[in-house]
Amino acid sequence: MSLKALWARLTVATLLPVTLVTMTLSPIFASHLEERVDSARRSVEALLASEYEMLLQGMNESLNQVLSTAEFPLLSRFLTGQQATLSPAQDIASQRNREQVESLFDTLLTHYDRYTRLAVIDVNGHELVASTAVPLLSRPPVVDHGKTPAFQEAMTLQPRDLFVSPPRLGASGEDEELVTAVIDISTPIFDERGQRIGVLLFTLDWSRITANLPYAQENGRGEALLVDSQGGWILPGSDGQGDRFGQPLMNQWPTAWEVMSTRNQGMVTLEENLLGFRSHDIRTQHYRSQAGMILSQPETQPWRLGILIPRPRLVGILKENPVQLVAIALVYLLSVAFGVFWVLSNHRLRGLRQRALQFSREARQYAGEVQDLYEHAPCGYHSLDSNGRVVKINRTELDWLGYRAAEVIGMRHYRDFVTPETREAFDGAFHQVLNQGQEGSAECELLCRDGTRLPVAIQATAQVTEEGFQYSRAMVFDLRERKQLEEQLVKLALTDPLTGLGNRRYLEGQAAMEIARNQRSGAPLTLIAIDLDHFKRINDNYGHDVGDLVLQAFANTARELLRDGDVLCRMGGEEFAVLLPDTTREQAIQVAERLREAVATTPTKVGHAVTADGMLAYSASLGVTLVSAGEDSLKPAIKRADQGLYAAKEAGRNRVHWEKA
Ligand SMILES: Nc1nc2c(ncn2[C@@H]2O[C@H](COP(=O)(O)OP(=O)(O)OP(=O)(O)O)[C@@H](O)[C@H]2O)c(=O)[nH]1
Repeated sequence: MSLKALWARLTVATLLPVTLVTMTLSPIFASHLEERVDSARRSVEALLASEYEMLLQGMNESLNQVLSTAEFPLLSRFLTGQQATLSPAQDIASQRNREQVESLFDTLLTHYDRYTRLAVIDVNGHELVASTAVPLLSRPPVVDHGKTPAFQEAMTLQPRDLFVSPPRLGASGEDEELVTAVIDISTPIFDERGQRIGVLLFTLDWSRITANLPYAQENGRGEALLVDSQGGWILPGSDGQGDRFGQPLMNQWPTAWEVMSTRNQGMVTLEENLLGFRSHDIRTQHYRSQAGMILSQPETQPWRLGILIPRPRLVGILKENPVQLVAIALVYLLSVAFGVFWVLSNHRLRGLRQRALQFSREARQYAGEVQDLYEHAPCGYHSLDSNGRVVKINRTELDWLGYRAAEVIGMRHYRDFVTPETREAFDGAFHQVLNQGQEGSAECELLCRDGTRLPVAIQATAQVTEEGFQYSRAMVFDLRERKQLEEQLVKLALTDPLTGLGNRRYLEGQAAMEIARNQRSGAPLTLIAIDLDHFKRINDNYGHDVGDLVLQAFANTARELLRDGDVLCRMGGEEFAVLLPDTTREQAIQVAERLREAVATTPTKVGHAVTADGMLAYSASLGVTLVSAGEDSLKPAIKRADQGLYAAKEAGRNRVHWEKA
């Protein structure tokens, strides 16, 4: 498998477990997330309810305080006193009333700690008494309320009716930059006869009422929203300052405002947050206050109160629980590790399998080659069981024998193919292999189907296991060529190359047999020694080649003259010998004489270049003797024949001499 394929598998082995684990875990995650979202919704609802309650309660308390203050007889007395032309005594009383009003206001400011300014205004809009919660404002107090909505609206109201202004930013300290959001609450003041005599104006520090709203958030992660009907922030910042005050909600939470502007209440899932909201109309939602009618500027109502908390997300949930996160990471890691391990081990297995396949292919090929070699080897192969029955035999040997495998394997004993003459050698070798587990070898002759005999050398070994002899395995070598070669060598070693006659060694071999036969039978055995006369002269006069021709001519002459069974051989040089079995002295002398005569009368054809008539006459001297019955070797006879020969030479050559034993 290529590296590219391995990488592809590794990628799948990584992605697949991750997908499977994700598919398994995602319903769990989803249900967990759903639970958290539900819980978050419930939190939003609860927070919204509590914040709404807080806002309502704070406002109602303030409204009630304004109403109850407006009904104080002191205020009525004070305002009435202000309208009349006063006597000095009345002036003192009026001054006392003013002081009491101021004292009342101070007490209210201190006790409730939620108002920045309390003022009493006469019907002309002139401010008669005013108290502030913080050190005196640097800006001069409004003394002419003739054109302010708080005054104008209050002047139109009936007893127990109220005007509530929208929250606005107002200076709250010496530093003009330090501002706070405030609400003006005003109500008309009537005297005992029901005459409208003035207006009571409470400037409510709005941040005191809303102070708890931003904190009523879940784990500090959420956020409270309070906007007017135009979507402008009317919630002061947590430090009481109006950092976002008046800014459009649209700027920060465009999607939130989109939903809030169209519905009175609801719960929506935004991209990042959960938003719960409801509207709050100060003009109508004051059911627990003592107020009658409440007026406000219509374009600012109703307010919308909202709670925004981050939408629960899976990552957040997991981060909350590191143990769970680690466990999930471990599951992913283990599944990927398993996948990778599986691919790698599979990859290794594949490699091993491919190598095994390759080995098995090579082994099959090798086995085929071995089988081919076995079948067509230049030698025969066979295996025999302990009974000598053929269990396996190769094609070469079958071809030699001329049989088919089916006719031999399991059907024939190998011994049957061995000729009776060589069966003993075969049996000996087989016995050695079978009983002693050794190597055994024998030279035998096999009897082939066509009747021919095949000389072979058999080398066998035993296949032995713990259970003993299994079978013998033998190699069979064809000895035909070797035998022929040996025969040729023997023949060459015993033959004279020039004349084709046997040589001295050949004579000795033949003589040994004849002597033995002679000794057994008692038949006479004679020997003739022959030496060509003056052969040196022939050589010297006509050359060596002519000498050779003469030697060959002699051999032919003698061969023709002698009978079968006579052993003619060249002893060396121009010396020859004839061994005559079953030949008496007389017969031998006769043969020698005939031979001498034949030589003398049969000149050798040497060609006209050598002699005038092309012929060359020559003669031979012969010594004849008897091989005595007591002689084991031919040597004494040869010696005697030679002596006879010398005698013939001495006597003048071309003659026969008998040498007695
Ligand atoms: N051409 C030829 N000459 C040979 C061969 N073998 C031996 N001779 C020669 O035969 C001759 C034998 O000579 P000698 O032993 O002196 O005898 P001879 O000349 O025959 O004389 P006598 O035997 O006394 O009659 C030598 O000259 C040898 O060289 C052979 O194979 N071919």
